[in-house]
Amino acid sequence: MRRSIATVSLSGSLADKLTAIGGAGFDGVEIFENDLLVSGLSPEDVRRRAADLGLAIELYQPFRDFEAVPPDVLADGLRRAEHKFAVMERLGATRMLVCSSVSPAAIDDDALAAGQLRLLAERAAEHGIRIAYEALAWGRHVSDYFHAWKIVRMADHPNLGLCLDSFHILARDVDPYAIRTIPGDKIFFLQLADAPALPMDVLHWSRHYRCFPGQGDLDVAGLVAEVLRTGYDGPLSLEVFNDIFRQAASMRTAQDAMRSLIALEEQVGVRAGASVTGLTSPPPPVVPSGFAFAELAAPTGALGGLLDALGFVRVGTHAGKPVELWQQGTARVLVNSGSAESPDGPALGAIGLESPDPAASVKRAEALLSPVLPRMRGPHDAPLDAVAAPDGTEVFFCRTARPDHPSWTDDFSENRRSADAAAGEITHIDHVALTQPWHHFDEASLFYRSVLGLRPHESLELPDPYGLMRSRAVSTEDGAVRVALNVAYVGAHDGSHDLAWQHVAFASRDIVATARRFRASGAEMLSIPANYYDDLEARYDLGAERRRLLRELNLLYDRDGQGEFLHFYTETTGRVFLEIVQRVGDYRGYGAVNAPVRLAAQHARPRRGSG
Ligand SMILES: O=C(O)c1ccc(O)c(O)c1
Ligand SMILES: [Mg+2]
Repeated sequence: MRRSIATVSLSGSLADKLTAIGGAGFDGVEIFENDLLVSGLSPEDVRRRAADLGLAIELYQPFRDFEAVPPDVLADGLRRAEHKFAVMERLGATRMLVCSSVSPAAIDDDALAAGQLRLLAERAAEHGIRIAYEALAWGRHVSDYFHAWKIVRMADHPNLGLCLDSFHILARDVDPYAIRTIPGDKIFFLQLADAPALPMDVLHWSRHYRCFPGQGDLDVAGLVAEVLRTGYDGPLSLEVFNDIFRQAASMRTAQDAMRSLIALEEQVGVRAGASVTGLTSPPPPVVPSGFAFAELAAPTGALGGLLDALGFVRVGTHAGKPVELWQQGTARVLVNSGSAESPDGPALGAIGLESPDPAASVKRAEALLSPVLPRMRGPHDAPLDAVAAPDGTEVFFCRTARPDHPSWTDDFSENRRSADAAAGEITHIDHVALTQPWHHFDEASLFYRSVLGLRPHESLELPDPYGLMRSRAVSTEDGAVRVALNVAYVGAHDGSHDLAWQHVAFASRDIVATARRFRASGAEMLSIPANYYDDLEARYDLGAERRRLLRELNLLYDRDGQGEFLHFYTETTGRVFLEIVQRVGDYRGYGAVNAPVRLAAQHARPRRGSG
């Protein structure tokens, strides 16, 4: 399929946008009129640049408020159209988008709309231009594709067809099923956007919150499958209005857009089956089966006390690098004192995921445009297959201590028998939480969904003392790999309240024992205010003894239909803190209800290790 994107989706000048779009490997572009109007480039310049970048100008848009008007208003519409046709001829564009009218002057009369659109199509035909009529979800009289199709059919002109836009259809919950009744050659253009489920006015939702397919909650793949079954052979074109994308670096957004289209085509292939050909099919996702390790960049000794207090054992030292391996159960922590130290102190630099096939995991990531990391290793080291996540976190694909594959652990000389690491209550890494830069949150969620095949959970908004935090978890179906993505809302903090923290959560089979051991060794946990425990009494009837224990050990508590969740936090060192959790029964969450208490307690404490 040809791939295209609207210039409105990216930040910067028209020249910047074209460069980014060409650089990301798109075949075509929709020129948004406003981008041209404010540009110093003439239409001829734009035409030349696009050609140099290998981009076809697929569409010129939008032309507004044309149809179903009184005769004097119609005359003005036709005059405006002639002017646009002239610009399009200079651009070398042959398709113009007309959106359904939002004007109070428009009359609710389909025959009138059809007659006037026919007139417009006749004029367009004289310039070799075709008109793609799009129902805006908030159009005054025409707001769904089937109504637009009725009018296009009535108008019956070869230069008039439809533009379908996934947002306008799916945001209003209009069933895309009936698309199959439209002949493919009457669908002149297909625009694609996803959006997070947000209960708000559809115009506001569309203009500010659209995102790339796979980043939101709409079934864009199902809609595209319907459209391709009609025989539609035009481009798949992304049209995303998003306040954040319009501020982020255009090159990166264009790459993210391309990743979204590759993942989308794959999904459409699955949905449409053999009836549709010409779709990309990247190597299938290799779903990870657990965490192999978390790597913390920290000076030697900075974290030893903390890990020791939790019952971790230093089991090995890397043969060629200043890296210590700490272990308890199958929870492994690498403490790397060799990586360039971050100015903020200790930080989570990498995660290792257990993969059934590390080389295949990398191939998948590469096909979805993730940067593969160079293998900086000695001649005898185990292979390191790793890619960079959007926030720079390195993601390693491992097979730990399996007979069929060299293990990264072989690079560590043994300090202590790893059997010693089985003595404590901690069994494995439960999840990692990664705070994302605000302008890369959607990109990150698409990365974890598409590259690693993780399933997204619902988006949450959590109150922080200085604003709201958005949080979304992604996980494997069985919960063996869980990643919580957090982001501070734009403007939520002024730099002195740095929220760019990461944390690693370990699962304990007996959190009370872990907490007692931690305390006994003189380490300090995050202190939770008494008010929390008073309120907990109101929420749950836990019994006096249990309440006393929670209070004494600074344990937080949550419960869902499937089970219970107990957790506590260490103090923050640099950019990281640790969490200990115990899941009782089949509890699926992350204790999000307790996040406000945790965030407030963290803000109230000075942090160690960051000056
Ligand atoms: O928000 C708008 O006005 C608008 C314009 C053109 C489109 O294709 C669209 O989907 C929305
Ligand atoms: Mg549109």
